Formats: sequence, structure tokens, C-alpha cells
Amino acid sequence: MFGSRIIARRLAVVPRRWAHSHNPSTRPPLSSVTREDVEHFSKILPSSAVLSTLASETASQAELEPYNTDWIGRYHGKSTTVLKPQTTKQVSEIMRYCYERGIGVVPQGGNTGLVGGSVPLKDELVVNLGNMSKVRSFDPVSGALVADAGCVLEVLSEYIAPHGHIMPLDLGAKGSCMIGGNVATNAGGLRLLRYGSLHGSVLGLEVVLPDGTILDGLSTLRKDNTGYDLKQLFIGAEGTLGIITGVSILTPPAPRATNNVLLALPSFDNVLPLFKKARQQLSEILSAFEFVDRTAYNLAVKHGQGKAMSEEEAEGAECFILLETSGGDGKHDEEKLTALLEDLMGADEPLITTGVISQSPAQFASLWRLREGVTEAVSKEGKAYKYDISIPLASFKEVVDTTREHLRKLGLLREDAVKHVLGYGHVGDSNLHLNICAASYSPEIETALEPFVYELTASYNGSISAEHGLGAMKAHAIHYSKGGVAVDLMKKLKNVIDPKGIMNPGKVLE
Ligand SMILES: O=C(O)CC[C@@H](O)C(=O)O
Ligand SMILES: [Zn+2]
Repeated sequence: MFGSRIIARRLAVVPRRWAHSHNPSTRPPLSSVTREDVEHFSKILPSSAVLSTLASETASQAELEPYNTDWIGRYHGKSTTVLKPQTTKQVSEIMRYCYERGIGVVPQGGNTGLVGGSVPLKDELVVNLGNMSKVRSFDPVSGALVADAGCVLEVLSEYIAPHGHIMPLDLGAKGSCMIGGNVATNAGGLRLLRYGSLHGSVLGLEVVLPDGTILDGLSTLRKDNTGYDLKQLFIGAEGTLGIITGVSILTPPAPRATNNVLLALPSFDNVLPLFKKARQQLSEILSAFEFVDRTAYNLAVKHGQGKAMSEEEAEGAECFILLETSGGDGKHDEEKLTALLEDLMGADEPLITTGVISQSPAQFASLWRLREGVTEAVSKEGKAYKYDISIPLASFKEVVDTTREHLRKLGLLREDAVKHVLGYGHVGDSNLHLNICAASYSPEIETALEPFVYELTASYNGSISAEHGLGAMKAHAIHYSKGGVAVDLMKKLKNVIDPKGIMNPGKVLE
């Protein structure tokens, strides 16, 4: 009798407290968008900015497909409604309404992510930032650029080029990805070796919080040491804490001279000594050192990604390095690069078999295309399982070979299952892109790869996401790279900022 009264009292108290603090385990389920909601959104936005299958004549399911499907075609949402606001105020009004109604919201930029972070998992509302594409200001002296979140990275590069500046990041997806998404995912890319991560170059952010409040932090100054650096929370949060609507970013002066060279290596064992030598000899002008293994190279060539070297030149190479220099004096840089190549070729045991130096801007672009185009080549070849891992440089080949061997032993290495296992990536950042190119996505292959790849990565004390984020793909696997205390603190922060759990549900944290 006594015991049951206590239990009854506990039951009466505990749920009330939980309901107040929106403990994730007792949160009410998210609401689906209704016809009435769409009518409300139509009062906030012009009719061309509301695409919905719920309201007549605004969009068909087929028209919503590109917003529901991720770039590699692995994740498919069922959103009925996509909104395309033009102003921060509109985003704020949308969020205030969604917060009250408990509607899940997926922020979306160029939708070029590789971990399913920018598409809905169920029928959440998609807020696409593509119509927010104005440059707000640029200071040619400091290089501070303030832009709407929906500005395409390449468009921003072109905007600042006449002022002698470049964006501090460069990605293969530059023609479609947007700066807001770059920041939300803390995208790394090809210039990280030289200019560091976005945690360093973002000066300030404008963010619409889940309840519609606007956090206006668009500073253009480098220094601000007044307590918690809140912008850092949103860089890499993948839209789980709010919607980034504006970005202030420091753009470096463009180098006066750039050169690149593609090097063919007889053995992977030469990558490390080559990197060491290049760093020593090129020092401050080394701006990229990118790795492409033989399988990745062959696929890039097969699918027409840039003209590299002739077949004879590439013969016998186990892997390739694309090396870039950027500096202030073309003659001096060229002399340094030529001296390095002469040393490499003239050594008793040469580290390279051959090297191709670009002789024109077109060749420069073509060599880069080979490296940047691997991702596109893989998706032309089949369906890609992508593992973006941070591991010690010396183990790049071992990880690719071990994964291939594992799949071979399971009998999955065949034309109608796994076609290729390949590795490429950013040597300078110890970041390997392990890609498994399959004939189609299948539960059998996925089970063979996960948690195998995560365990393998953890065995090197590596990170299961070096630069692509966790998204939907790796939210469940966060513990392979983060300790319990860190994950708990992340959950607490999420709960404080997004107590109803409406922001990009199912991403980053399950
Ligand atoms: O597709 C991939 O796995 C990597 C994409 C990108 O991060 C790259 O470095 O090319
Ligand atoms: Zn990368």
C-alpha cells in the first residue's frame, strides 16, 4: 500500500518537470505540415516562394524531389512543403510559427552535402535559403565579406576576385554549395592546409533561433573576447541549433602566383617522405597537397575529369599527389618548385616516377579537375558509400586495403555489388576520403561496412567525420569519435537552444 502511493506521487511529479524542460525522451512528436500551415506561410511569403503539394497548384511531388533527395541519392525525405524566404525577417516569422506548432524544420542550402544532413528524414518542412543571395558588404582593406547565407561559394569568389581577394575555402561543389551551408557544416576542402578551418575565418553570424529570435552577430572585426564565442556553436552544428541567414567571413588576399603539379608515385610508402620534403623545400608557398590513389585516378580519367598525364607517364604509379604552391613572386615560386622536382627526379631512389607541371591557367584548372572530379566520377560509376575519416597519414593505404579485403572475404567485391574501393583526400590535413562504389545501395553492403569502418577508424584513434559532418548518416555513430561527457554536453546545449527538437531532427544527435 505504502509503496504504491509513493510510486503514484512520483509519477505525478516527474512528467510535469520533464514536460517543462522538454526532455528529449518525453517531447511530443513533431507535427506534420497541414493545409492551414501552408495558408499561413503564404501570408509571410510571396506565392512563388511556397512550394507545397498540400495547396493546390503550387507544386507536385516530383517538383519537390530535388529538395527531398540528397546529392548522392542515398537519402530521400517526404516533405510536402518547401519555403524559399528572401529575408531574415521572413525566416524569423517562419520559425516563430513552426516553434509554436512544433513543426520540424530542415534548413537547406545547395544540398551538396554527403551525409544526408540537408534533406528531411520524414515530412519536415524544408526552408531553402537559395533566394537569400545578396552580398551585404565587402571591405577591400580588411577583406571582411558579409553575405546572405544563400550566396553560392563560386559567386562570392567571383565577387571578390576584382578586389584581389579569394574565399578562404574551396570545394569541388563550389558551383552549387552555399556559404550558409558551408558554415553550418564547417566544410573543409582544398584550401584548409593554407587558410585553416571556418572556425578561424568566420568573423560573425546572423542566426535565426528555433523560436524565431534573431541572433545578430554579424561582426566584421577580428577580435572580440567578451565571454562565450557563440558563433562557434553554430559552425558545424549542421542546422540543429538554428538557421544561419548571414555570414561575415575574412577573405585573404589572392596570391600573386599559383602553380600546380601532378606527381606519379611508384609506391604509397613515398607519400610521407614526399610530404616532408615538399614542406621543407617549399615552406610558406605550399598551399595544397592532395592524394589520389590508383583506383580514384582511373575513375577520374574514365569519367573525363580533367586531362592529367599520358597513359605511359602514369604507368606503374601506385598513387598520385597534386601539389599546389601559392605565393607572392611567381619567379621565386617557380624556381623553388623546379628545384624540388629536380631533386625528386635526380635522387638515387626517386620518390616519384614523373611529374606534370601546369603551363597555363587551363592546365592548372585541368590538374585540379582531376582531383576535384573524383567525387563526380564515383557517382557516375555507381552508388557511393562515403567515409570521410581523419586518421594518421601513414595508415591511408592500410585502411583502404583492409576495407577492400574485408569486402572481398565477404564475397561482395564483384561487379554487381561493390565495384571499387578507393581512397583520396587531403594529405595535409590527414583526411582520407574512403569511398566504396557499389552497383546499388543495399542493406547487405551497408551491414558489411558499418560499424566495420567506424571501428577501424576508432582503432587508429581517428575521427569518423573529418570534414563532412555527421548528418543523418553518422548521428548514431558519434560515440566512435566523442566521449560520453562531450555527447551529454552537446545534448544539453541542444535542449537549451532547441527545447522542442524542431531543428533538423535526426541529424548530428539521434
Ligand atoms: O566525395 C567525397 O568522398 C569527398 C568530397 C570532398 O570532400 C573532396 O575532398 O573531394
Ligand atoms: Zn574533402
